[in-house]
Amino acid sequence: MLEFRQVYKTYATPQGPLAVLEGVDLELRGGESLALMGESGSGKSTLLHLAAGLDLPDSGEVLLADRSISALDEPARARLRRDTLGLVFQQFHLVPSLNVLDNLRLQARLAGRETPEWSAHLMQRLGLAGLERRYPEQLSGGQQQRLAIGRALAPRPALLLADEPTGNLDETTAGEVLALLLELVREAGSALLMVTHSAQVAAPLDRCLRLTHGRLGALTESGLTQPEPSRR
Ligand SMILES: Nc1ncnc2c1ncn2[C@@H]1O[C@H](COP(=O)(O)OP(=O)(O)OP(=O)(O)O)[C@@H](O)[C@H]1O
Repeated sequence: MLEFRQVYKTYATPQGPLAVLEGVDLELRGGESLALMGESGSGKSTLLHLAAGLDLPDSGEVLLADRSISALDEPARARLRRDTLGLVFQQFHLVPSLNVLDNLRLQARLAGRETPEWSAHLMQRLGLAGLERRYPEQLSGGQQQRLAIGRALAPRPALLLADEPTGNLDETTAGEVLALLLELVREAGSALLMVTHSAQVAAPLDRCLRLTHGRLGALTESGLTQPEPSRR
């Protein structure tokens, strides 16, 4: 579903080159869920951007749905994103001029994969039924994030990428939204790669990896990381 093979990424900064990813290997299979943890600035968002084909590695390979993103031009990467991915960020990025229902349907329509029954089910499960004609600004933060999750899952993407999806919400709301997200990801049959700072948020996912010094390692009970054992 998603594979990183010896991925390196360095940014040019006024202070000189900043090596962020230094040989990242990762394999995420269909339907699997993975939490990505790491200190602030360790490169989690960079990794997620590469996974989405929003940026390209300096060397190494990122394969999304068995296709190397570096081998595609930007329009082809955009099509691959549309056909494969759902994205949920800390900021909700809803379309202010579209009502709730049209926001929810947006991705699925663009991907040509709208299923009215699944959309209605999502509206119901996300507690948005009855709010179809409201606009995003007329929703609470928790409702807006639930809508953003519904929009990402409406096309039943093969992979959902989520960057701190509950980071903007209070603790109770965050817990509820996370539980819903995990249930609906399972129902949609999507794989999940989720960046989080919280071990509690990471706990229910299948695996948790930590990004340290540009490399990915498995989390041990001592909180230290060790290289992930080969899965082949
Ligand atoms: N476009 C860019 N140009 C230069 N430096 C960048 C760029 N994007 C990110 N960085 C730097 O790369 C490092 C990794 O950033 P990244 O956003 O991936 O970290 P993160 O682990 O997601 O951090 P956080 O948890 O704070 O969101 C940081 O030091 C950041 O300042």
